[in-house]
Amino acid sequence: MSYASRLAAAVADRGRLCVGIDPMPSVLDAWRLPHDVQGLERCSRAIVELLGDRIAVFKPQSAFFEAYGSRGIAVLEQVLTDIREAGALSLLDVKRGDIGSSMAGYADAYLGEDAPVRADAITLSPYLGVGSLRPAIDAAVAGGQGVYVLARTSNPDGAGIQLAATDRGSVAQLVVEEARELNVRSENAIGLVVGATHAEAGCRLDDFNGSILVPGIGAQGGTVEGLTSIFGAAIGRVLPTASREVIGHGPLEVRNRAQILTAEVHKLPLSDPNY
Ligand SMILES: O=C(O)c1cc(=O)[nH]c(=O)n1[C@@H]1O[C@H](COP(=O)(O)O)[C@@H](O)[C@H]1O
Repeated sequence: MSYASRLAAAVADRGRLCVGIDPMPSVLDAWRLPHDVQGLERCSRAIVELLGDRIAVFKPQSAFFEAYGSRGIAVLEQVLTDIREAGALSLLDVKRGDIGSSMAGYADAYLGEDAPVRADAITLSPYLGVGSLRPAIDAAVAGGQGVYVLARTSNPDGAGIQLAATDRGSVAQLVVEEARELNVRSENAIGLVVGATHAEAGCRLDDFNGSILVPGIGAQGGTVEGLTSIFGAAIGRVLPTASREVIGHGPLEVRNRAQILTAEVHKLPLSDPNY
């Protein structure tokens, strides 16, 4: 089954919210856990335990696992297994991007059938050219997995590059166009990342044909309510994601915060039934 179909089924069943697993030091503090591998493991596995039956997509942030070396990666492997066993989808936030041969290596690492750190989808950076991501896109299509390509990121520093003008529109717009064209032959396995923190998306998304991951809600100032005006006709394709807003207030708050956000997302005019 294609990633687009798997995502559609998951959100139809559980709602359209992606919860980020970012076990950073401030989150471990809120959970009263030590800044070590045991703290990392208890926090990240508990998030899946608390929400695994009700959230469609979990997005572990690789950085916070890599920080602990091979033992941190072992925890990430376990968390990805937990997510799979809970019946949810995993979107590993690794933001990779390299020349073709190295990209093929990353594709094997995160999307390969026998990869220990295998995820249902990964985030990719397109600044070596959207075409350079091809090995990961091909691997994703073959495995029923997806990729999310950075188009207009949520951070203020992104504007300088992403909104730079070219003769075909902004750089972000070029990423959108190339992803859309590649999607036609790729079962819509290619998604985009567009932040919730700007007054406008910074690129036209009306005829984009994949999923749109939307970070920046909560801790970075974006709101679910604000998505309608940012995304316009593309609202049916958004997959809002939040991490600290859900997991940053300790374990007792996790279910409650996730429920509030899920209910808010449910109120969006989600016309497109595909995502
Ligand atoms: O690819 C991402 O997920 C991402 C893209 C982006 O433009 N902005 C952004 O914040 N993210 C990630 O989304 C998460 C945001 O976490 P919170 O701000 O706590 O919800 C972090 O893991 C970021 O790395």
